[in-house]
Amino acid sequence: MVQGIANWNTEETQEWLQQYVDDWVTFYRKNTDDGELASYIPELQKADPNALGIVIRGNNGMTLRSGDTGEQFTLQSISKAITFIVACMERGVSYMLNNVDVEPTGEAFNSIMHLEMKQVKKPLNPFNNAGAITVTSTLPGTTSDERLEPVFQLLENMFGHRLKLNHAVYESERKSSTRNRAIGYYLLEVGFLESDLDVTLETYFKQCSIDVTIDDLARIGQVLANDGMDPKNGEEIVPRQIARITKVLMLTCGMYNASGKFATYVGIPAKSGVSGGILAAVPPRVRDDTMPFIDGCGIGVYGPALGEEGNSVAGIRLLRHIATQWDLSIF
Ligand SMILES: NC(=O)CC[C@H](N)C(=O)O
Repeated sequence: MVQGIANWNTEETQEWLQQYVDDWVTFYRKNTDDGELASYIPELQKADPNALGIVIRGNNGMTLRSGDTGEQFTLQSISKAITFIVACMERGVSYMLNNVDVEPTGEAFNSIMHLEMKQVKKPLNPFNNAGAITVTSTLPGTTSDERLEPVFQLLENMFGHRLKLNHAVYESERKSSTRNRAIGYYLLEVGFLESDLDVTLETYFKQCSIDVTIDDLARIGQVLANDGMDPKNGEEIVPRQIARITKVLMLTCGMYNASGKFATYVGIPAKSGVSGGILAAVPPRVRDDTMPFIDGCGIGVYGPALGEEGNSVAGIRLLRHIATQWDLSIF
């Protein structure tokens, strides 16, 4: 278990760090005007485009919360990290890596073109839609609810409460799913899917429609930052090897075709979703103990106004600022 640096964890320091984060959230909230809500899933248009919030949950026990922290939003692509973890736990790491590669595509998350143009032997990574739908097809179970049960269970192990499906978003996504169906049919044709296409897609739309808060995301980030262990009691929630591979994928593929830029300017493993959430895992650092959160932390960000690549525009700028100020980069 990681030990906290005692003098970073005082009430005084917390107040002081809180003040900084509050100022930064106020500043970067203006940047929400530079982005737009996702429109291809109509229900996501109901979000407040100017919302911005962050939760930072330190392994030393300190939590900072600022901005719109109470909003519920759906996991969307962040669910791809969770289902990948669950599939690795259920089917084994080597089995999963035989079915899906670990290479960035450099293309949009819902790109279909590389599958045919590059004549790939398996989807390039589990975090674009083609790879994620393939991963979902490996989850054991007959119905979509059976397949999602271990996903809900893992999340419940992390939070101590069960998350719920957002039925309105699920219906909205299901009805507007032409691209994902096209990807699904292609995967079916080339033999990448392990189970029935309709059940696989239904499971995929449901995993994307699980409601979360940024407190939840910060908690997932914290567990991943701590190599899969609960920092409070050292209990294993996700096996270390799976937590590590997931962080690698977050860094190389987690922010879609902006992953290289995010690694360069922020330098933290992160996974975003089109509802505006970002899950980030900051592993413990060994170099400079004058910086906050040196023992690692999980971060959850919400800002539904998206930039061109489908990531929260203000969320990325806020994370970049915090990572620079507090030297959070893993490099
Ligand atoms: N980038 C995302 O968050 C994409 C998830 C969304 N449900 C989709 O499949 O299109």
